[in-house]
Amino acid sequence: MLRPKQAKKEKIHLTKDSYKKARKLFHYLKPYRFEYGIGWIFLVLSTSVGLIFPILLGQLLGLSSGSQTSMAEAVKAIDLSNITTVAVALFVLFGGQAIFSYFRVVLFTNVTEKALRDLRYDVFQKMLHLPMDFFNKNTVGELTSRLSADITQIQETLRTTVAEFFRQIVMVVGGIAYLTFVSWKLSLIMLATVPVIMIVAVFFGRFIKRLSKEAQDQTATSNAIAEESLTGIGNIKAFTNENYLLKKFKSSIEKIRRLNIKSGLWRGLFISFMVFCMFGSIVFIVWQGLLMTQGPNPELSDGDLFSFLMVTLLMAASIGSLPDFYSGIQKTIGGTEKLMDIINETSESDLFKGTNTPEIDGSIRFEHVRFAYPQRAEVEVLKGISFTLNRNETLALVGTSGGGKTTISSLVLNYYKVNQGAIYFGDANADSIDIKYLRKHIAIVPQDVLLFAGNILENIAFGNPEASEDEVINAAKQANAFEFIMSFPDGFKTQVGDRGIQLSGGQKQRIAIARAILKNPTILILDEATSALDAESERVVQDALEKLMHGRTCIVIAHRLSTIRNADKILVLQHGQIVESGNHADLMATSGAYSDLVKIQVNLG
Ligand SMILES: Nc1ncnc2c1ncn2[C@@H]1O[C@H](COP(=O)(O)OP(=O)(O)OP(=O)(O)O)[C@@H](O)[C@H]1O
Repeated sequence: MLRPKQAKKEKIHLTKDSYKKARKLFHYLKPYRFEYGIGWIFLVLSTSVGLIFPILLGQLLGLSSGSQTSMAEAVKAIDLSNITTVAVALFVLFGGQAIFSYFRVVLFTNVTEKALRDLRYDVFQKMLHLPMDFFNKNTVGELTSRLSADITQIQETLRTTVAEFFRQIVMVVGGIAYLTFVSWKLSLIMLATVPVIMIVAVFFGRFIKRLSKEAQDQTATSNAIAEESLTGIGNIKAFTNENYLLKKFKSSIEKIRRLNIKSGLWRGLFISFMVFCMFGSIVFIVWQGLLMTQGPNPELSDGDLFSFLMVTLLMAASIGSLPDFYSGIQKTIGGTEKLMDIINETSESDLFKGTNTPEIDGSIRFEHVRFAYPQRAEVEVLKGISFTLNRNETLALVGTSGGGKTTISSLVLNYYKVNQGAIYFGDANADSIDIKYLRKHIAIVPQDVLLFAGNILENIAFGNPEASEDEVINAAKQANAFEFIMSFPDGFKTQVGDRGIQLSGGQKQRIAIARAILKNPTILILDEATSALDAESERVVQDALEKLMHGRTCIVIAHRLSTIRNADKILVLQHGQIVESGNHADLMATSGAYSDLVKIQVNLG
């Protein structure tokens, strides 16, 4: 039974190396350091104002000429001229705060976005230039998550978390310094209670969050049971499995109940704890503070007590927010490390060092090629493959599934290095040729044609982005694609792919053929589609292919043997070895593996 897809929890393990790699993030900030520096000045200014504000507000509330014991008395006794002065000072401060915050946010955002644009570009550029093997080891999902989730995490940190973290630290440190200055005695009382309670509250909160997460996961499991059951209701009825699934569902919802009740109990405890300890500690401080304001020689003025309480409250909030900011920064370090790992990977050009640009006339020679995919080095996939293909000849690769046909075409494209033996294009060893130059001479018509989001014109022009519109239209005509394209209301401007119309298998293949025609390659690799087209589509696709193949060296990975009767050479591959070779007539005459395959297909057909 399928389990609900749960987000893969990535545990962050930070090492010394992680921090070292994360420091490279500064490299991306460096070009914008001036702007960033000014942003920091505004941050320091707005943070200082943030600290002065509760002090002044406390003074405003506590302005008095005597030692009042109640707020009402204090308010009555407030010296109006002083109130105005302090209030004006507060307004000026707020004005300053508003301006500083505005510039800080704008500057930080500007710098972050510029740095992230550079980082995104570098990562994507690197990804595009990594060897094929990298993509065997890393899934597309993981890689796109690097570009999305990790970058978003860094964005959040650079734009907000760093500033907030700094502000809260200053609030805590500055607050403690101020409080000690006002009254060290009251500070000691405060420090013994508030921070401890805040930290306990944070961890308590996390524990409760974890409990609710477990309940959520369990809910997802039970939903999956219900969903699967309803989707496959026919099967369930046929197997009379209603009770079996009901039992499963019951045990799952029972678990949800238990987990939610457990989390409810802890939540109740948490709330009682917060009410009692938080408010209790505030009452305790107020009580102790008020005692200090009593008597003929009070240790503390009312204004100072108010300021003290204000700063304490803000500081408590700051302490409470620190762990989250800290874990945000840790996640960012982890994310940056992963991005830097990609940037530090070896590029294809570092792996394939060839720089020669010899004439590629279409002749290809494999000499005793042995090959194993790098991540499964112990399994040899090609075991000594040799063949010669002359210019403009067609080679068909046939054989059992997993025999090595696709692997041979990948080696022609120089996706991987061979382990032993060599591949020659003309007289040049593939290793010595510049891979980009080589690939410019090769086109592939794959089994699964990839259409990019965009219109048909752009999709065909993918074969040669520099081609003119007329050339694209011409290619479409040669690929027998013109008519069906023009039957769409928007013609060549019709949007295709995920966000556009869906093309049929045969139409997609003709787009791929048009692409290849536009590229005008010397060598063509044709990976025949396994799924059969209807007779009419088959005919137009085949006709387009024949036009495309004419006058080029072709390697056809053949699934339907009827299409390769005219090939100059046929290699029959089994378990990475050539078991037969020759043309159709030769191979049929020998009554070997090839003729067996043909017979099977004829019978199946
Ligand atoms: N990226 C890869 N990493 C590791 N092993 C691979 C990889 N691609 C293919 N193989 C293995 O190499 C062997 C040959 O595969 P290949 O795709 O070349 O066969 P094929 O003849 O094209 O098969 P099919 O007709 O099913 O497409 C298989 O055993 C396969 O499991």
